[in-house]
This record gives sequence, structure tokens and C-alpha cells, in this order.
Amino acid sequence: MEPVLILHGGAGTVSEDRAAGKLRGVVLAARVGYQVLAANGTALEAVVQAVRSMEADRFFNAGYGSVLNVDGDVEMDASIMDGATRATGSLSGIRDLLHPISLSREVMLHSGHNFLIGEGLKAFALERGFRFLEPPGQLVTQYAKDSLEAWKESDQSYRNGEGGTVGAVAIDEQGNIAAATSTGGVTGKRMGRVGDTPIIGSGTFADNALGGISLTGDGDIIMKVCLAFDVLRTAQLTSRDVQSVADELLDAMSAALGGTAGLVGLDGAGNVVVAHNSQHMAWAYQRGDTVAYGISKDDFNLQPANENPPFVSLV
Ligand SMILES: NC(=O)C[C@H](N)C(=O)O
Repeated sequence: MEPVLILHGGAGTVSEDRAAGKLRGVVLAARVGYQVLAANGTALEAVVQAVRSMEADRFFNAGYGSVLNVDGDVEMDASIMDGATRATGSLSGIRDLLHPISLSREVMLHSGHNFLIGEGLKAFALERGFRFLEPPGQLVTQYAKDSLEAWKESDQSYRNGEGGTVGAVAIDEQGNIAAATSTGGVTGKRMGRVGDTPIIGSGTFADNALGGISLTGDGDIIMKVCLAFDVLRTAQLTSRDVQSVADELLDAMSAALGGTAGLVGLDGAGNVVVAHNSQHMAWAYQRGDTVAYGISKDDFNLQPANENPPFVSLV
């Protein structure tokens, strides 16, 4: 199987001055993840490395640069799924950890369960050798603080943000598919709010036969329609391509319940899927020596993988 890695940097409305940073970040992360596949690594390892790259990047709402809850704190959600076995690992409400996605993999592999939260999650992380940032609060950026202030002075809707959740889906030479998603959630959320990101079938899903998907967007809506699973399962049951089902179900969700969302994915044969009905969603994929990327609707650019990440302006 020809390996492919595809990822997104969040569905939402991105301002001109943030677009270039996001595109640079998704192209870089696609290359980071693809290198794992090119060296005969697993899809699981590739999605972890791609997501880690964006968790460390202040332009994304995951890890460093996560959005803030109403109290001004970073609380993050993440999940991962192995399409070969349907093994899953999810976590919610984690603080002061740069790479929640690595902890979600640990939950999947070593907790004996699928989903950990709260004190038990923290204890598990320490047991597995993870270190929390000291002093706390180091994942908070000035941009996130300003966004929280702007949200407090606005109508306090959760629907108008930049988004910025990150996610990746990969298929490796063996034909194994994995998907991973990581987020700080939505600006101004209540302490303890859980979004779609760690909910398997809503924010993340992978199965070698069906494909893999990572979601982003209005999580309080996405989880009502279990969008990741619904797209893949509907495509299978109707023998349609995942792309057209994704486009249709995104619009059906918004028409019925409101909100917008976006996703990236692969079908079981490794065909890429990019869909969003938000104004923007930074995405990129690498296949062979070529990276494709975009951010606005119908925006599609190609560049050799060894070229520097692009300079762009929004259309
Ligand atoms: N920006 C996002 O994609 C937010 C995420 N889906 C959530 O609701 O937590």
C-alpha cells in the first residue's frame, strides 16, 4: 500500500494574519508524520508525530496555544484509534501537558480501558512517566488570553471562533489506518466541558476496512450526530465514496442542528478526503514526494515535499 498522511489544523474562521502560520504548521506536520511512514513506520506512530508537531505550535488550539476555558485555564481533550484492531484511547480535561496525544496512546495501550479523566487520568500519566509542566499555566499564550477577553465582551457564542483543533489520519505500507485528534476545546467553555474530540465515533474513528476520520468544529453539535463513524459507515453501507458522503452529512448536520465542522480522512484504499462547511480549515497531506495543502473552500495547492512551507494569503 502507498502510505499517505493527511491532517487538519481546525475548522473555523481564520484571520489573514493567522493563516500563513497555520498553513506553515500543517505542511510541516504533514512532512513530520510522513517521514515516519517513509521509514516504514506505523500509521499509529505517524499520526502521533504529526499531532505532536501541531501541539507544540502556537498557531493551533492543542497543547501550547490551546484556547482557554472561562476561568482562563487550558483543559485539553484527545483521542486516538488504531484501525487494525479498533483499539482506542481517549482523555479529557488534562492540564499542563504539552502532548496529550501521546498520553491518549498510552491510555489505549496500557490503561486496560478506553477513556480516562480527572484524578485517575493524572495518576495514570504519572505512573507511565509523563511529566506535567511546572509551574502550571505555561500552555497559555497571549493570543489565547486576548481571545478569551474578546469572547467575554462578545455575545459569548461558542460558534464564532478560529477553531484550531488538530487531527491526523494515516495509512501505512501494511494498509493499517490510524486516526488521532487533539484540542483545547472552545474559548470560554465551562470547566469540565467535554467536546467531540475524545468521543470515539464523533471526533475520531478508524477501521482498516472503512477508513479513518478526524473531525473539528462545533463539538457540541458534532457529538449529536456521531459524525466520524456516520460518514464512514454510511459510505460503506451505500457503496458511495467517503468524500461525497462527508460533504453531504456535514451539510445535513448544519441544516438540522446548526454549527459548522470540517474533517480530513482516508478511505480503506488510501484515497484522501477533505471536507468543511466552516469558512476555513487548514489541511495538508503528503503522498510520495508531494505535499498538498489548503485553507479556504476549494483551495488546493501542491508543492514538492522538500520545499519550504508556503507563504500564503487568504482568498
Ligand atoms: N476547534 C474545535 O474543533 C473544537 C472541538 N471540536 C471542540 O468542540 O472541542
